[in-house]
Amino acid sequence: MTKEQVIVTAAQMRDIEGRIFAAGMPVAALMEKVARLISDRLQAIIPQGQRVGILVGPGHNGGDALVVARELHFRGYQVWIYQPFSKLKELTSQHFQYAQSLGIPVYQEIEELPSCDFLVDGLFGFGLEREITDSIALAINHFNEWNQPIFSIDLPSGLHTDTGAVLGTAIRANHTFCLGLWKQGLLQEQALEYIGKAELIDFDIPLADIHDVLGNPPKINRITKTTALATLPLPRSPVTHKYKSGHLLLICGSRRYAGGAILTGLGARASGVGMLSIAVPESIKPLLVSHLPEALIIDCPETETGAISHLQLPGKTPLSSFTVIACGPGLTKDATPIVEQVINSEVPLILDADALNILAQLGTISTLQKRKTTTVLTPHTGEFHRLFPDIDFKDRVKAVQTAASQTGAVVLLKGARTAISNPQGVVWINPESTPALARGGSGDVLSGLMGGLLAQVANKQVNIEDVVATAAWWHSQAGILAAEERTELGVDAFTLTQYLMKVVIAI
Ligand SMILES: NC(=O)C1=CN([C@@H]2O[C@H](COP(=O)(O)OP(=O)(O)OC[C@H]3O[C@@H](n4cnc5c(N)ncnc54)[C@H](O)[C@@H]3O)[C@@H](O)[C@H]2O)[C@@H](O)CC1
Ligand SMILES: [K+]
Repeated sequence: MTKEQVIVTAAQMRDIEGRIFAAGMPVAALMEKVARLISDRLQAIIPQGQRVGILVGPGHNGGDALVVARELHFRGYQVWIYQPFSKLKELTSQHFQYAQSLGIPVYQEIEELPSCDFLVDGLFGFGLEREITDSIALAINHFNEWNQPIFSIDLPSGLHTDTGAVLGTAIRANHTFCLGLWKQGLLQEQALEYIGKAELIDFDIPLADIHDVLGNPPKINRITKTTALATLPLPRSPVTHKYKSGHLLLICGSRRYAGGAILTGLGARASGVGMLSIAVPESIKPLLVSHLPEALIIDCPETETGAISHLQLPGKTPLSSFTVIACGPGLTKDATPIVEQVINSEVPLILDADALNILAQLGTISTLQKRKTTTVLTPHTGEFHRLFPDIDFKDRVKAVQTAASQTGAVVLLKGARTAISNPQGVVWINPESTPALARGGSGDVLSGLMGGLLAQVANKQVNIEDVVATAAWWHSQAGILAAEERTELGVDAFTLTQYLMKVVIAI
């Protein structure tokens, strides 16, 4: 476990810090250490000599900000302080007094503030529990209207540490220095517009304290490059053969949605899976063959509407000969019997897109409770609502945990911060993505990629949710890389498939 992987609530952070202080670390020494690390980062980002406005709150977030003010003052920046509170915590008050004694200008009214090149926000950290109102709320709105970049200490002031909800109003930061461990609120979609670029400032919290408070491994985790790489099927065994590297069956496509089948196939190709079979309606077989010459394309009889009417595997191949089945992209609802058939099989199964809509019609929970082996569901928000109309969606993490526990499936809820839960409530959150991926077909690519990865590790001792998390990470990293080279407008789903391999090559 790494600290980058850990996600904490305010109460857990307080508990962890409490243990450090109880063990003898002086509070003032820790504040000094943390604020020096922030100052070092600011110095690396902001040109020497610029004008810096420091926003100081009443608690220890304000204390951190005052140490940063002092450091930047001595490092040659032109610093001023905005501190509108009548009562400060003791340590904060001492730093305030010292900053004043150094001649750093202090202001209480926003009308008096001189201009500056950037702002440091130390108004509130994880101690904020109630709505911000009155003059402080007005001040925050005012700073948000300035054009200067804002650097927030720990989290943008005004965000709830656990839910990321805006408490009254909140600073819209360009950059957030999250202190020690990632706060849960920073991984919530509603907070994303306030955080800017987020960075963890590691101040050497002992792992033993983290384990004591969160358990080992912790229940809620952040996907990182390290965690993702740990489940990639690399290096391959020198004596592997194609069937040992997994046999994935994709069931996808229709005359209407032929492209979805191609994209799913290209996602699977990038996974490195040993054998790829793709069952499609017979009329689109030639198209699939031309795009995926390495795959075995299985032509199935089709309905009048061009959906697969029933699975016709060559030579009476049983479904059980496949390591994993991924089913759904482009099927249309007319493929209901096929979805029922794969759900009744004992092969590990990924259900996506139309397969999820069909599952919702069949009755999500009663249908899945019959399954004896792994199922992965990959809904976006709309599909999630159709599958689980009774689950409260306010907290996405809780929603995905509930869905997984009710169905016994691993559930991946797509979004700007994709969340994955296993039935026991172990959660992975994908912390990095790009709006470039908000395009038709990008989910099909994920289904294929995930199927290919699962097929390669299905017989090994791995947790399914770890592999699902790796697929989500790989997919979003490909989107990020493609957007960097081609802008956020340039990442159509086919292009995305071409960037999957580049992510691995770049590692
Ligand atoms: N405990 C420590 O020594 C460390 C704390 N750190 C910093 O300390 C922060 C947490 O410090 P605190 O627990 O003092 O809390 P904060 O500094 O986040 O703020 C709490 C203060 O704000 C007041 N307050 C809360 N809601 C308010 C509202 N709506 N309107 C007006 N005032 C309000 C409270 O009465 C309290 O005085 C962290 O976010 C981090 O920046 C770091 O320096 C690391 C070490
Ligand atoms: K802050």
